[in-house]
Amino acid sequence: MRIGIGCDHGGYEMKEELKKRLTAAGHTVADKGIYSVTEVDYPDIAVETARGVVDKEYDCAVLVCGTGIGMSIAANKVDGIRAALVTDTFSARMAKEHNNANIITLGARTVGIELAWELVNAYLGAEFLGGKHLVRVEKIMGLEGKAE
Ligand SMILES: O=C(CO)[C@H](O)[C@H](O)COP(=O)(O)O
Repeated sequence: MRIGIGCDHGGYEMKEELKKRLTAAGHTVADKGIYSVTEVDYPDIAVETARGVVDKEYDCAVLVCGTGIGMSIAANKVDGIRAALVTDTFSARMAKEHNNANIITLGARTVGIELAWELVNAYLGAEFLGGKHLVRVEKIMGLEGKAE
């Protein structure tokens, strides 16, 4: 798969390790930064990485910050994005099967690298189930651009 990846300083080390593992597993990884442990504002990376999904530069993306929360909140501001913060493998699978999430976000300060790797694989190995879930996802997408 073509996978985008991005992080802030809180997620840098995890992003680097995930990139290594994803590449070794045969995926094509587009690294949207950051490229050192320089302090940055996570919304900048979230939006840049999310745009790559919307523009079909890659199929989906993984974002890593300290908790995964800020990356999720910011990425979900981009029309066309369904970003899910995942901390357990069931939710990681459901994020794809039920919600057709096109980004997962991870917290490098809340989960270890081995769990993070399992979460990524649970998500990547899942398929969107469509049907009634498609109706619901379409309702979510119908909310885009509408305040209140
Ligand atoms: O988790 C995050 C956002 O949800 C960030 O990684 C975190 O807020 C960064 O904090 P600091 O600049 O104090 O290292």
